[in-house]
Amino acid sequence: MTFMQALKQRWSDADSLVCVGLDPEPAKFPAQFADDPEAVFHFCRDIVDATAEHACAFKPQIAHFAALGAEDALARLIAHIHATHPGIPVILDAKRGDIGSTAQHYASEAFDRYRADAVTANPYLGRDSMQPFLDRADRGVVILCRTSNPGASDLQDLLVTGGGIERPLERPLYQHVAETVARDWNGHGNCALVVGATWPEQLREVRAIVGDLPFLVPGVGAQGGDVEAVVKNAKTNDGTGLMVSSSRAVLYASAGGDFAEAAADVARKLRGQINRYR
Ligand SMILES: O=c1ccn([C@@H]2O[C@H](COP(=O)(O)O)[C@@H](O)[C@H]2O)c(=O)[nH]1
Repeated sequence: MTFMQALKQRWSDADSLVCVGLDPEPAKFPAQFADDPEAVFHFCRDIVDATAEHACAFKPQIAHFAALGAEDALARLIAHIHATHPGIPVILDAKRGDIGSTAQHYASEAFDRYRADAVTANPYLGRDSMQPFLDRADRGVVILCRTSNPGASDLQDLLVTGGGIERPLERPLYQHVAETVARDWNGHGNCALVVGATWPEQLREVRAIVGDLPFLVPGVGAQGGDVEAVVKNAKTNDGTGLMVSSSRAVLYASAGGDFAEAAADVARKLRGQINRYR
C-alpha cells in the first residue's frame, strides 16, 4: 500500500484527522523515566500505544532525536509503530532539501534507514532537489508551503511573477509553491503540503489552488491555532484532506504517572473537536 492509500484508509478506519507529533524532550518526561537509559524510546512508545486509536498518522521530528544522539530510538520507534499499529503511516519530519546527489541520501535515510512512509521536505532548492523523494512513488513527500511560525511571511509571502508573458501574475511565493507542487511535481500522486494552523486565511487560499492535495497542518495546541478555522477552511469536499498535527500539547499533557492517559485524552478530544466541523 502507498502512503496516500494508507492515509486515506486510516482517515476512514479511525475516523480521525489527528496526527500525533513525537518531539521528545527528556526534561519534560515524568519522573519514572529519570534513571531509564532508554527513556526516549520508552516514553515515545508509551505515547504511541496510548494515542494510536485516535491517530491518522504519527510524526516524529528528527532533530528531537538526533540532538540527543537517539537515532537508534527513532529507528526502533518507527519499527514499533509498523509492527504494533500497522496501517498508521509515519511521517518523518526532517524538512530535507539539498542538491540532487545529496538529496538521494536524504531520501534513503528517511525511507530505507528509518522506514518512514513519508518525509517533510523544503522546496527552496527547486525541482531537482525534490526529485529523489518524488521518485519514490509509494512514499509521501510533504512539502513546506506556508509554515506555522511567525517568520513564515519573511520569505513565503514575497510576491513572485508567474503566469507567462501573456498573462503575468503576481502572487505570494507560498501560492506559487502550492500550484507548482499540485500541477508539476505530483506526477506519482505522492505529494502533500505543510500549511500551518496559525494561518487560516492562507489555508483557505491554498486549498482553493490545489484541490484535494492532503495538508499536514502543524500549529494547533501549543502554537494556538484555531481548530474550527483550520477544518472549515482547509478540509476537502469529502471532509478529509488534513493531518492536523499536535506534539507538545499531547506529549506533555501531564508530567505525572498518568502521562499516557492524559495524552490519549488530549488526542481523543482533538479528534472530536475536528470531527465537529468536518
Ligand atoms: O510549519 C511547521 C512545520 C513543522 N512544524 C513542526 O511541528 C511540530 C509542532 O509542535 P507543537 O508542539 O504541536 O507546536 C514541531 O515538531 C515542529 O517542528 C511546525 O511547528 N510548523
